[in-house]
Amino acid sequence: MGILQNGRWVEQEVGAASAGGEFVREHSVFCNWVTADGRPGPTGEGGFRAEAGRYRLYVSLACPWAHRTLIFRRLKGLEAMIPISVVHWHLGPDGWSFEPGEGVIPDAANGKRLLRDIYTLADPHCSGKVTVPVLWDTQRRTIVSNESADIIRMFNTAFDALGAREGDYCPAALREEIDRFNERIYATVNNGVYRAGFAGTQDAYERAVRPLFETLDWLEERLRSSRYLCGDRITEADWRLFTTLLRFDAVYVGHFKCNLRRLADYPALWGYARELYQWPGVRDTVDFGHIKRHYYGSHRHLNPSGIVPLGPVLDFEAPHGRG
Ligand SMILES: N[C@@H](CCC(=O)N[C@@H](CS)C(=O)NCC(=O)O)C(=O)O
Repeated sequence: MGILQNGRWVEQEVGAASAGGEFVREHSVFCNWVTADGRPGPTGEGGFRAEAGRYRLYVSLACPWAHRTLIFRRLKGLEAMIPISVVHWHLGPDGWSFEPGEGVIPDAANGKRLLRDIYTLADPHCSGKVTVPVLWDTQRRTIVSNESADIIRMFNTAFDALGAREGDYCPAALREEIDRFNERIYATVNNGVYRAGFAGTQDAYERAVRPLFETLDWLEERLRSSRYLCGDRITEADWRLFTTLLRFDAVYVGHFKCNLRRLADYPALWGYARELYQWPGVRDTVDFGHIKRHYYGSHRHLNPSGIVPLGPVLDFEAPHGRG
């Protein structure tokens, strides 16, 4: 993989740790919002009104950040309004591509071979990482946003007047509580597994793994007495946690060395993860083939042979026993 510098592609190792052995995630570059009436959102500029068929979502089925956006697209019934492209699972020297492969959906909007071509189409002098997800505006021919946290909030409400499915996963009354969960879960779980996996020193690794499991222990406690994170109503905070839990035993325990405990060792968290997996429509957004082949095959500094383990055997369809 690599990075764009003033529109030029510079190769770089995947997950390269910066000074001190610590993996530091970069900020997203495009930060506009699709809104119901086209007025500006919390960041960026206006002019991105919600319209059926106007936007295209680029995702990787492997990526937990992109996965959130796919789940929200599905929960809100936006499939017909917002078509998708799916990149190949392998993140190689050219970054994400649309090389043919099982489950890959080519770039029908721009006919590009590489995701970075979409970034330079939006901004020929673009600098930064070329990440998924990307929300593309076919009208203005630019990227609205490449920040999953923002994209799911757009999907949550912006298309409601156009016939999106009912459901508010971030109600105003719970916003503060959701944000508090998100903050801790982002730092120690969603990004914590990457900080562990891409750590360049023993110390950086331990500084990621300990808080990760402290948070999982805390969540286990919470979910023993509460159906969802914020009580009896499922919210954005649950869906943001889910995409990391889903990948935990299949990838993060082995490949990223997050192995103090498995998800399967946490009865409440494991039942909760199965419940969310079995939520109407959600299992259709899950592709363990892409997930396992991406991580084990793309991070050759962590797994030089590229061999993808056959296990563990996981049954997300087993009754969850919650409720
Ligand atoms: N802040 C971004 C992060 C997205 C992200 O890091 N995606 C990874 C895949 S899991 C990616 O595309 N990485 C490519 C790269 O680092 O070059 C978001 O949540 O949308």
